[in-house]
Amino acid sequence: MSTVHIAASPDQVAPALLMPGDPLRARFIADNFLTEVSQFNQVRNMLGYTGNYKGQRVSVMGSGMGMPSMGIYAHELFTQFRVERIIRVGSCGAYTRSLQLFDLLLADDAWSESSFAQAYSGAEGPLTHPSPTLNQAIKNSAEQLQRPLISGRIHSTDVFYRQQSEIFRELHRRHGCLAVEMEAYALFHIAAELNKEAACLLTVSDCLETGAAATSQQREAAFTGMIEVALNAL
Ligand SMILES: O=P(O)(O)O[C@H]1O[C@H](CO)[C@@H](O)[C@H]1O
Ligand SMILES: O=c1cc[nH]c(=O)[nH]1
Repeated sequence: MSTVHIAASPDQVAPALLMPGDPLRARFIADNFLTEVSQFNQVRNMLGYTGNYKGQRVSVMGSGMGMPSMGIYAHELFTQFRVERIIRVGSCGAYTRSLQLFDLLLADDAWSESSFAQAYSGAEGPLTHPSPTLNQAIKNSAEQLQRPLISGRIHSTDVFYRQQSEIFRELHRRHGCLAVEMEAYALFHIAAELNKEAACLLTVSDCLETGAAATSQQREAAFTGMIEVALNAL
């Protein structure tokens, strides 16, 4: 049955789903990687598609930016649409010079100052964790496709623009965060609470130490390495 945010029936959505923040990246994935594609959502332009990848039925849908938006879609997909596995395919800002533009980073866990987990289910603590099974599948996929993959802790933040622009160095030093994005902490928590699986694979789009940055067009359509690794893992 449709929800107020997703106008589809459960059988239009596959149990395995890729989730970029950007709905236009979702459309790019559907247009360029899937066959026999049908669109299942356009509410609020949060585009969602189902198609085939190498004979496997898979869906792709945008999450929007930030944990409140991710929280709505992940919760509805897991509870109303029988989705079992979500791999977030996002962009991130590197906190360390050891990560370069377009490097692939797999989240081992997500550290956050967010109150999302507390508000969602009363959980305390700054860390949430992905599915170990899904993370292993992503590592195997990257190895099979010969794509270098770094794994480590990420920072999931509620705040893209900060007055204290240098604080990332402290977050790296004190908490071991390699890069920042804005949704994984909530996704991991929701999946764990609902006995579902989630992972987060990222492409470096910004290097905070050097100021290097991908263009908005590259963020929409140049993350093909990450997309292949994630689709192959599902
Ligand atoms: O590129 P996406 O997947 O949207 O991810 C990152 O980019 C957005 C900020 O520009 C936030 O959503 C952040 O998590
Ligand atoms: O959240 C994000 C995503 C990409 N780049 C950043 O600097 N922050």
